[in-house]
Amino acid sequence: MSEVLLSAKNLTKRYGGLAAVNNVSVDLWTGRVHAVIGPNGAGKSSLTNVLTGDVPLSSGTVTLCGKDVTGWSPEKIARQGMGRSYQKTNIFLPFTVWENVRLASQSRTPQAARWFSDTRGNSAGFSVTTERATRAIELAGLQHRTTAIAGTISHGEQRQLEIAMSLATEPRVLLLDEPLAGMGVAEAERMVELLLKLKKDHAIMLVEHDMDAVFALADQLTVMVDGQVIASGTPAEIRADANVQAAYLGEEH
Ligand SMILES: Nc1ncnc2c1ncn2[C@@H]1O[C@H](COP(=O)(O)OP(=O)(O)OP(=O)(O)O)[C@@H](O)[C@H]1O
Repeated sequence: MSEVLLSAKNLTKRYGGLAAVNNVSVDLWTGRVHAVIGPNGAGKSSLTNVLTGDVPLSSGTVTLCGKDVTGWSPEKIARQGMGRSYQKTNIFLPFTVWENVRLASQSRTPQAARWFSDTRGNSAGFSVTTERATRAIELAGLQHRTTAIAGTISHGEQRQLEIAMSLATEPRVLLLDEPLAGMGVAEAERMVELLLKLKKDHAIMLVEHDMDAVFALADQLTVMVDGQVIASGTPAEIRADANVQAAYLGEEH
C-alpha cells in the first residue's frame, strides 16, 4: 500500500538575501516517482541538500518515515531511511564495483558491530553487510561487473554504481540528482527501466533535465522557478499548465 514516507513543509533556504528554496512543500510516497524540474538555478539541488541535511534549513520541517528529522545530521537522516545519489562524486575510482558497494554497505553497519570485527573483518555484522551489498548490486543490475575497476566501467554503469551504493544502505526514500546526465539513448533507457523497478519499494524524488525520462517516470511533478513552486501536479496537469509552458517547457510538451 502506498504511504507518505517523506513530508516536507514550507521549506526555505536563504543564502544571504537570496531564497534558493522559498516556501516549498513536497510529499514523497512509496511506489511513486516525484520529479522536480525547473531551469538552471531554480533551486532543485538546494532542495535536495536541505532534505538530506547536507545544508541546514532556514525554516520549515521535514518528516521522514514517521520522525521529525528537521535539523538532524546527514548521517542520522540516512540511518532514518534517506538515500541519495550524488553525481559520481562518491565513487572510489581505483576500487572495484564490489568494493565500492561493500564500503557503502558498511557505512550502514552500527559502530558497535565494527568494534567486534577481527583483523579479516569477520564479525556479526560482516555477513549482513555482504548480503546488503550483494542485494544492492543485483538490484542495480551490476552483478556481471562486480570485479571491474570503477574507473574503467562506462559512464552509464558508473551511474548504476552510484545507485547501488545508495541502495546498499537500504533506504526507503531515494533522492536522485540527474541520474541520466550525460547518458546515451540506450543507457538512458536502461536507467529508466531500473528506476521503474526501484519505485515499487521506494519513494523517489527525481531531479532531472531529460524531459522524455521525466515524463516516462513521474507520477507527480513539482516545477520550480527562482526557488518557488510555480506548479505541482500530475504529468497531464503539468503539460497543460500555461505558466509551466511559458517558464520552462516551451512548445515541445
Ligand atoms: N552555497 C551557496 N551559496 C550561495 N548561493 C547558492 C549556494 N548554492 C546555491 N546557491 C544559489 O541558489 C540558487 C539555486 O541554486 P541550485 O543549485 O539549487 O539550483 P538548481 O535548480 O539545482 O540548478 P541546476 O539545474 O543548474 O543544478 C542559485 O541562484 C544559486 O546560485
